[in-house]
Amino acid sequence: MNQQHLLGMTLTELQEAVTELGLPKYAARQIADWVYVKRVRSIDEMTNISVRNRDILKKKFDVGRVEPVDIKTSVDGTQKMLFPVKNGKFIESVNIPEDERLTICVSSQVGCKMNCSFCMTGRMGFLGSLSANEILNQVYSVPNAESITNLVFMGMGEPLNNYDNVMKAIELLTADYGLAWSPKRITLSTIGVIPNIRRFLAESKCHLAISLHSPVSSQRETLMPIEKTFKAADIIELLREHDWSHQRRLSFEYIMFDGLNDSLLYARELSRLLAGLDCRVNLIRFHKIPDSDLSPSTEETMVRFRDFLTAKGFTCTIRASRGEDIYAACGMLSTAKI
Ligand SMILES: C[S@@+](CC[C@H](N)C(=O)[O-])C[C@H]1O[C@@H](n2cnc3c(N)ncnc32)[C@H](O)[C@@H]1O
Ligand code: SF4
Repeated sequence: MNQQHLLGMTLTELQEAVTELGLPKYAARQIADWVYVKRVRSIDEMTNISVRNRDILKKKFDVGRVEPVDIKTSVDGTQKMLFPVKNGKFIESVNIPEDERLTICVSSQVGCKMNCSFCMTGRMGFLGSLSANEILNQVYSVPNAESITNLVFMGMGEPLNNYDNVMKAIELLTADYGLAWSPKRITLSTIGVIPNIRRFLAESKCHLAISLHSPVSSQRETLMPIEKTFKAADIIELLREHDWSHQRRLSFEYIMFDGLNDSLLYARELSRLLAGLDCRVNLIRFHKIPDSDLSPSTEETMVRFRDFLTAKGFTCTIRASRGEDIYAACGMLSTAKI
């Protein structure tokens, strides 16, 4: 029997479902409370719903929680989880503990069609988009799920190529009947799908990170084929039109490749491109992937690049690499066995 999953349904969808089953309308809020707030794994645990109504519910629905089938722990405490999803596929999520924070890095797709030359997930090709249930299950079923403080859409896939399901997951994380998180706990990272950036800015209040990686269009195109369709210059023009007050954060991700985009000429070009924008720049160490000519910049080069941008008035940080020993670092997720 193909049960539908309650985890991943909005309150409106739950209301429609209970009405269709002939249950009282208030049951929708009760179910949301059990699934999202009390975090139950089975309908039988919903004890304020009558046994008869639970049986009716069970004919069509289950909670839809799936446990990870593998968990790897890095020497630095980072954990990588392998989750089964539909059609026999797998995805990975990463838990990153840091001081008082526990950040979860979630996947939005199985593989990715964007084919960035430096990314392991891109190498897999596109194998499917995750449902809201599969996105949210990562948040609920990782170890220490109740201690998660922040969420980043920086796992496998391009979240703005799975817009509706990602936005539904965000609704459930932030709604009063869901986890009631502040949207400021969520950051979506994108390669820059312009029409959906526009929608995301209008329809959410979450932070936004743009994967830039080069200020020079011809070079960005060799690293990220998307530049042919959505140019960095056009993304930035769109971002300039947005009102970034209200503590919404805009950041740019910049992977530093040895001898490619890491000289001060690039730093100067980058500072010109972003001039006047209220944003942060995160410099990312390149995590080497197999069969790639690209190499990471030296620490010294990264520090020089950072100091140049800082002197130009940007908030610029070198992002610490986490979980590299278990292939859990940025861009290393591929579900390959290690
Ligand atoms: C895997 S992507 C997922 C989100 C979205 N698709 C994007 O590109 O922004 C998350 C971040 O990892 C970066 N990344 C990809 N491959 C990497 C690698 N080999 N080393 C370091 N960062 C990498 C991406 O550029 C991006 O900033
Ligand atoms: S970096 Fe992001 S957009 Fe590019 S292939 Fe990897 S997951 Fe896809």
